[in-house]
Amino acid sequence: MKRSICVYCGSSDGVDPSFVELAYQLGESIGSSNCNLVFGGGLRGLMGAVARGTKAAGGHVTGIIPQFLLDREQGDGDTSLFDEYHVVETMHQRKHMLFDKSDAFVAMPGGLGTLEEIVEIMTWAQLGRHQKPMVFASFKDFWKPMESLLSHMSTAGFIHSASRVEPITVHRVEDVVTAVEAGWSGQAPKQGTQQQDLSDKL
Ligand SMILES: Nc1ncnc2c1ncn2[C@@H]1O[C@H](COP(=O)(O)O)[C@@H](O)[C@H]1O
Repeated sequence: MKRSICVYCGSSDGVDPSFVELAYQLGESIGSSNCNLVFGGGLRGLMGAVARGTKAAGGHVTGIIPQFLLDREQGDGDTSLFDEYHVVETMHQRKHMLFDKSDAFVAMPGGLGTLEEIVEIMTWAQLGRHQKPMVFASFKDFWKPMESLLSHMSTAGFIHSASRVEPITVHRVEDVVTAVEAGWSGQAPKQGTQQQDLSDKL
């Protein structure tokens, strides 16, 4: 059975157009790999670009979006690119479904929503609730401040179970899927393949 990669990324384009292109390329790379894409179902910004890239490369796209965000994040975008599509009630349902349907998490450049989503996944790892690979796609060093912050918190002794919270950072789009697969095969430190349904545990 194919495994699924959840991509968190901006619902906006950002000011640097290369991020939209990189998002599309990441989608292509997922679509042409042996993996499915799971994402937040928005069709604007980098989110839409990842989904279109995955679909263009023949991949399987699952979108999960709360009803109240349909207008804001999909607009009149083409929902026919979804192979699997869920409209849920709340953000919490979306986040849990994204988690349950995914075997790894990738954070591309994005804003507060992206940040919140990947940090929550890291906190769940810290609490031992999953061992799914977590990858920062730090294109153009986008996530460098995050690396510094994590390092600062760790040095200050505030990251407990640090060994569980070791996201993999890559800088090139062609390295993202490879890093995820390395995590699955145990080649990346402290990453594994165990899956858990967290719905009743958090
Ligand atoms: N608090 C949030 N929790 C989870 N997801 C969120 C939250 N706020 C926004 N989001 C979603 O994240 C993506 C990307 O948002 P950006 O702010 O553009 O990075 C988007 O689908 C938001 O609905």
